[in-house]
Amino acid sequence: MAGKNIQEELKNLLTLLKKEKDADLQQYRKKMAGTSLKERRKKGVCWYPINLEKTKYDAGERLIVKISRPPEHTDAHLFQSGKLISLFSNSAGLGDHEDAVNGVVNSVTKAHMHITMNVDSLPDWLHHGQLGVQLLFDENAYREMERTLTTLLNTKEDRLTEMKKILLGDKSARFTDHATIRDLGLNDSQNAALHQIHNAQDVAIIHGPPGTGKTTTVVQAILETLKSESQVLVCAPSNAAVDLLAEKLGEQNIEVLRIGHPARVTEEILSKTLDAKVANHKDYKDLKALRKQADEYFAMAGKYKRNFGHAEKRQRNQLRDEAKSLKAQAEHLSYYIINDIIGKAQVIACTLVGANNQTLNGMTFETVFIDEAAQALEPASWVPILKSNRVIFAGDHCQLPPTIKSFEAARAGLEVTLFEKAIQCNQADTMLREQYRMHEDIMNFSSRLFYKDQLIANEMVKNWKVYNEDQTVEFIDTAGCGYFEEVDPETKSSFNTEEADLLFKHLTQYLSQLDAMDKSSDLTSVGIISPYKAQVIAMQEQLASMELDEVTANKIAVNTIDSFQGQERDVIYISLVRSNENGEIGFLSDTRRMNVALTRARKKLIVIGDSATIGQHPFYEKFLDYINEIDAYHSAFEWISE
Ligand SMILES: Nc1ncnc2c1ncn2[C@@H]1O[C@H](COP(=O)(O)OP(=O)(O)OP(=O)(O)O)[C@@H](O)[C@H]1O
Repeated sequence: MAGKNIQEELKNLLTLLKKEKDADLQQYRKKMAGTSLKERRKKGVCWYPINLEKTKYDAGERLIVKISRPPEHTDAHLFQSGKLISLFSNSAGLGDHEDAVNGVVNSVTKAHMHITMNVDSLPDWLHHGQLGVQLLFDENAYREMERTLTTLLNTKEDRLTEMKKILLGDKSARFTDHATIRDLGLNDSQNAALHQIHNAQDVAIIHGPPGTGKTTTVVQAILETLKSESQVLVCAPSNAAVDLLAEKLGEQNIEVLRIGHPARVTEEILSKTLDAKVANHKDYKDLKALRKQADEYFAMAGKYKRNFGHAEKRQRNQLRDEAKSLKAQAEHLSYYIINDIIGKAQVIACTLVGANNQTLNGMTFETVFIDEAAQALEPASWVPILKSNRVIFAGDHCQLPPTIKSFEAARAGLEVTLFEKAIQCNQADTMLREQYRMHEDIMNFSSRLFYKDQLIANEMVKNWKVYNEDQTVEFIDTAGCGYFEEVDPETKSSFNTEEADLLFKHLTQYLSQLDAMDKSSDLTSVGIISPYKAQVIAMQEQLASMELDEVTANKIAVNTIDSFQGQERDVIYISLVRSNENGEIGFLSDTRRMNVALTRARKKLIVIGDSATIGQHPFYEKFLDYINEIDAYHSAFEWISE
C-alpha cells in the first residue's frame, strides 16, 4: 500500500479541476455569446424586458424582489433556484450594463422570479424601467475547491497529512473495539453500519443501495455520535440533500444550524438559517436599536453644513464619535449573538463548498458526515474534511456520479470520487442490504448486476403489487416494429415518437383496467422516465394532451432519470428510445444511470425498448436474460395488432 504518489495524484486533480472550470466557463460564454439581449433570451440566459412587481424583506432582513416577464415570452430558460444573477438596466441601450446589482434566484416559474438581492436597498435606476436579469458565472465553488486542494498539497499538519494518506490509500484506516452499538429500530446491516461508525477513528462508509434506508441510518448515526460529541458537521454536495437531512434531524429535535444563502434553502429550512436565527435571537431587538441609533447619529452629523462654526464642528464630532461607539457596540453584540447561535447548534449543516463559509472560519469538528458522497467531486469532499478529525461518508457509487462538464477531465480521473477511492482503499464500508421500496422482482436485476446479489427485500414490500394478479415487471420489445429513433436537430437529443405512443397506449389501458376493477385509488403514483431529454419533452406534451381527470393527472410525472434520483413511484415506465440498425446505444451505456431508473418503482416496472439495438451491449443482454427468466417478455406487436 505504501509508496503511492499522493502528491502527484493531488496535483493532477488540481489540473483537472482547472480544466473543468474552463469547460464550464466556455459553456457559459457560448450561451452568452452575441450581445443582443434577444439572442440571450432565446438561449435561456436572460429575461428582458422585465417588470419589477414587488419588493420585500425576508426574516433575515435581506431584500427580495419579485419580477415578471411579458406573457408572450415563453422561451425555455436556465434560471434555477440558487443561481447567481445580475439585475441590470438597459436604459442607455448598451450591450454591457453599467447599472447592475447581483442577487441569487430564490424561486422561478415560467413567468415570475423571486430574487434575494446582494444589496440592502434598491438603487434609484431600478425605477426607470428597461430592466432585465441575466445569469452570471459563479466562480465561488471553483475558488474554494482550488484553495482546498492547494492547502491539502502543501499541508505540514500531522493529522491532515495522515487523513490524506488514509483516504487516498497509503495508510490503513484504524478502528477501536468498543461494544456493539445497536438501535432497536434498525435492521442488521444498518446496525452494523452504526457499529462501524462508532468504532471508526478515521473513516467509515455507509454504502446505501436504493431504498435501503441510507438517510434513516445517517440520521441515527448522527444522533448516536451526538451522545459523545457536542457538535457535528453535516454536509452534502447539493442544497437539496443538505435540506433533507436538516429536516430529518429537526424532526428528531436536534438543534440544526443551516449555513448557506437563504435563497438556496427550502421554505421549511429557512428558520434554521443563521439569518433567521439571528432575527429570532432574544438580543436581536437590542442589536437593531443600536444599529438604528448609530445610523441616526451618522445622519444627524452629516446634516450640519451651513453656518458651520466651531460649536457646530464640535457637536458634529461628538455625534460621529457617539455613532462610531454605537456601531462598535452593535458589532460586538452581533458577534456575541452569532457565537451564541453557533455554540448552541448540535449540527451544523451546509453544502461541501459551503463549509468554507466565513461563519465557520477557524472552527474544527471531531466528525463530519458527508451524505450523497458518491455524487461529490473529490475536491469538494475535501473542503469539510480539512476542518474535521474523521469523516463518515454515505452514498452509492453504483448510482449517479457527479455531473462533470469537461469530458476530458472526467475521463482523466475527475469522475472518480473520494467516496469511491475510500471504498477501494479501506475496509471501512458497510453495505446496507435490506431494502424497503421494491417488489423483489424489480430489485433482483439491480442486486445481481451492482450489489453482488446481496440485497434482500423487506417482508412488507417483497411481494407487493398494485393488485394481486398484476404483472410486476414487463419488458415490451419493439424489435421489428420499425420504430426508429430520431434526433432533434437543435438539441441533438434522441426521441422515438412511436415508442412514446406505445407507452401511452399501455398506460391508458392499465388505467382503465384499474378503473374497471375499482382499484384506481390503490395506485398513488406513476413515473415516466427516459434518459433522453427530447423524449421527455415529447412525452410531457403527450401527457398534457390526454385530458385526464385532475386526480389521475396529478399522479403522473414525466421526467429524466436524474430528476428521479432519490424518488420512488408505485409504477414506473422507462422509454429507452434507441432503435437503430447499428446497435448504437449512446447514453444508455451509462449503466449507473440505468440502475437509478430501474430502481424507482415500488410495485410495477414497464421497460419499453428495442432488443435488437440494446441487446448487443452486455448490460442489456443480461437484462434481457433476466426478463426471460422471470417471464416478463412481451412483444410490441401484442399492442399493435389490437
Ligand atoms: N430499519 C427500518 N425499518 C423499517 N423501515 C425502514 C428502516 N430503514 C428504512 N426504512 C424505511 O425505508 C424507506 C427508505 O428509507 P430512506 O429514505 O432512509 O432510504 P434511502 O436509502 O435514503 O433512500 P434513497 O434510495 O432515496 O437514497 C423509508 O420509508 C424508511 O422509513
